[in-house]
Amino acid sequence: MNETTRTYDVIVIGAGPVGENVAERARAAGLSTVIVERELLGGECSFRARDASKALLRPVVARADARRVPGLAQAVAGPLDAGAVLAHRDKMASYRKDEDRADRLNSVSVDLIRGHGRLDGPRRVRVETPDGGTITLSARHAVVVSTGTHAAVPALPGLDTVRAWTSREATSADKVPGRLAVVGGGVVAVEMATAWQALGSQVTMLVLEDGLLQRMESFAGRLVTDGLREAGVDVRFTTSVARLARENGEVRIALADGGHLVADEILFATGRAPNTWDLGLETIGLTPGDWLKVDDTFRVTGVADGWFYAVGDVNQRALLTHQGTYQARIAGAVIGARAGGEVVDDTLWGTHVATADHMAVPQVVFAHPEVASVGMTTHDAVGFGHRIKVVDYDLAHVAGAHEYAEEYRGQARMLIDLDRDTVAGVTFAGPGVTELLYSATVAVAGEVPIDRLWHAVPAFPTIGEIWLRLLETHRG
Ligand SMILES: Cc1cc2nc3c(=O)[nH]c(=O)nc-3n(C[C@H](O)[C@H](O)[C@H](O)COP(=O)(O)OP(=O)(O)OC[C@H]3O[C@@H](n4cnc5c(N)ncnc54)[C@H](O)[C@@H]3O)c2cc1C
Ligand SMILES: NC(=O)c1ccc[n+]([C@@H]2O[C@H](COP(=O)([O-])OP(=O)(O)OC[C@H]3O[C@@H](n4cnc5c(N)ncnc54)[C@H](O)[C@@H]3O)[C@@H](O)[C@H]2O)c1
Repeated sequence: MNETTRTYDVIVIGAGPVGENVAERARAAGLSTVIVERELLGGECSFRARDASKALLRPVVARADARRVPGLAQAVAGPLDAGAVLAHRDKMASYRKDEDRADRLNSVSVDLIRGHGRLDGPRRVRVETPDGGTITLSARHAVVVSTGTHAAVPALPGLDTVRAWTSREATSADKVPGRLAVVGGGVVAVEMATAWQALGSQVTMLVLEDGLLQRMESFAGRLVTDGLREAGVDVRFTTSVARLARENGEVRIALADGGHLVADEILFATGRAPNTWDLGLETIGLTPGDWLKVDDTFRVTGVADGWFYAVGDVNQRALLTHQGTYQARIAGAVIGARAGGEVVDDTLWGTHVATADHMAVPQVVFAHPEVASVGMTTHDAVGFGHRIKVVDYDLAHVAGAHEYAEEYRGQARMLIDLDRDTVAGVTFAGPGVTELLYSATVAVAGEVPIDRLWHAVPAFPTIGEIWLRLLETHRG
């Protein structure tokens, strides 16, 4: 067994989109940087999560939209070409290849070590390489963990017999199951139910709660439920799985209420757990398996001397690629500033703090209808005790929506912070709303005064005219 030791300014463990970004930013700040990856550069996101799922969903959503356009509907009345969609998915998810990403890291002089990284006391990381070797790394300034998450599946009797799908199989399967049971009512469950039903499966959703997308405004879940049911999905609420078994190739699902369901595959979309079990956290006084809690500059709390950072999904702030890469930009800059002895700007919305994580996290659910939200929901506002005014508007009454599709259904909600006279949160649910989200994000993150928003004129006839309608409703 060969063993070598190398010293860098910054060591990054995990080369998903977030790790890649933080490594590039640290390098751009003039720090020698190495990144450690045990699977593929690009992480879960690029191969088995965002890119693959969005490639499956794009044809589904486009067809559903087209079916509401007179003159076009007839042309898209038939089924999707599932084989072509899966092939498109493979192409978009650059299936199981990451050479381009390795070249990119090389081009910006970030060193790459392939293997499993583990902490080995403060500022040290040991990497087990695929050839059985060990490389010991030592960091002058920072170790950054960006190891992401894996699917959390409940330990149910019989689980080990059924070869259950998680998000990985749901985004990479190359055959369409005849019957697919989906457990969960969050974003993964909704998006994958949308995709596989359209690809030809009969999907049944088994949802613990009494609605979908419980972290969003409740109208979003209701509209998405209607959309799924119209597409043929059997959506069942307040239902849970008690036992599982695979018999004669079929998955037999015993429900807690005594009912039964038979499916060809079962997908657990029941949340995520951090990739921290086998990370050597115990060597620095932390608990393996825990989420890594951080301050607003991404230093992990409870670790002395401020050398240990966590960015992306693993810190549980917002399990979204764009928010993780935002964190990475900030973490790279703050590590650079600290290493260079510069002043750290950690005031609200300062260069070195991720204020948007608290106030303006944008998220899109790619279903039919789509949901796009940023900032607070009504539920958050009540919880935080803010003085908020809720302004609702029926998107179907907006001229642009009327043009977009026949029998358009959708809703928008704007929350106004009455103390500051700014927008605290926005949710849109309806076909074609995703591209409105950046305008809402600018309004929330920019804390644009309502009086000034009044001068931001939406083009006619676009769905963006919803802004004017919301403001008019607010002003009475
Ligand atoms: C089905 C699905 C769809 C999604 N769709 C969207 C979407 O549309 N939009 C969106 O914004 N977000 C989406 N997400 C969330 C998004 O995928 C994550 O937010 C994103 O992947 C987080 O990036 P990350 O770099 O933190 O972690 P990851 O992408 O999980 O990358 C972590 C990397 O670390 C590596 N690693 C772990 N442990 C070690 C170790 N000890 N040593 C070396 N390497 C290690 C892993 O191999 C992996 O490559 C989706 C998630 C799922 C599951
Ligand atoms: N379009 C996007 O931006 C997108 C798409 C997919 C995933 N994501 C990210 O991935 C993260 C994970 O998504 P997710 O849908 O897996 O998690 P989630 O936390 O959003 O939803 C989990 C669902 O599983 C249910 N559940 C949990 N334990 C259960 C159990 N034992 N039995 C039955 N049901 C159970 C919950 O009640 C909930 O309905 C999200 O936080 C999201 O940020 C984003």
